[in-house]
Amino acid sequence: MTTGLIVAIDTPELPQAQAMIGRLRGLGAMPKLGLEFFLAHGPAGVAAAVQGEPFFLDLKLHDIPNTVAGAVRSILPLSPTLLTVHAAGGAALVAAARGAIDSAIAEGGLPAGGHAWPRLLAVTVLTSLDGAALAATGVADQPEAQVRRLAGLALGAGADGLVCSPHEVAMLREAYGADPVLVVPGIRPAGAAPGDQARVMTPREAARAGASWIVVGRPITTAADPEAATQAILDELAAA
Ligand SMILES: O=C(O)c1cc(=O)[nH]c(=O)n1[C@@H]1O[C@H](COP(=O)(O)O)[C@@H](O)[C@H]1O
Repeated sequence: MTTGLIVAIDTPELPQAQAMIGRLRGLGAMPKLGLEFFLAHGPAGVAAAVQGEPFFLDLKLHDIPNTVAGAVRSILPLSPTLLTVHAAGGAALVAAARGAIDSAIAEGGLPAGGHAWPRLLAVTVLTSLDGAALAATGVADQPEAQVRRLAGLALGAGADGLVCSPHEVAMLREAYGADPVLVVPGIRPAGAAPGDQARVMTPREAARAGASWIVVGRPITTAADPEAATQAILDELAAA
């Protein structure tokens, strides 16, 4: 399995996002836009930033099923390649998101621009949480056990894949095989500062564990030379 690179473009600035996306695409990395950018610029800003090319829209929807279904319907015209909901919101939330995508497929054929329909990802346990932080939310299990539980729930409700830390990838591949799309943040090249990430590994380790995609933000976007940092990670993935 080859592991792809997603770069988290976490900025509220449109020109900065456009410039960074332009610089990284040529190297073969897929951009991710999240709440910081979306809340500043909305759908029109997303469309302006991605210019019709594949991208990951990471809004981590977490609400009652009816509201999540409506939010997914509002997102679909942007044709993201990947989108996220929180598995912790329950099976009905994930099923509502699945239903919104499936209804759109049934009603309308493929979206404009030759894009595939988005793959629905369920976020399991945020990579910023360690066992103690998870326990403080009332979940006594260690992150791995909670990821396993939420993975079963989300895949059973129709998710195409999961967002998890690199520490759970091998366990999920063993449990669910090659099919689920496993998108893995919490990635730090050797020697890079973890920042607010708690469950981290290197690109090579995540690729060897079986990640479909790794997500890297600050180690690339704050590097003196983002292209060189991107290329170094792509080389590490290719050699993994
Ligand atoms: O869904 C995500 O992408 C995500 C889930 C998660 O558990 N942890 C996590 O860090 N992310 C995202 O991955 C990116 C990681 O950025 P860096 O920590 O700068 O590499 C951020 O955009 C986060 O929003």
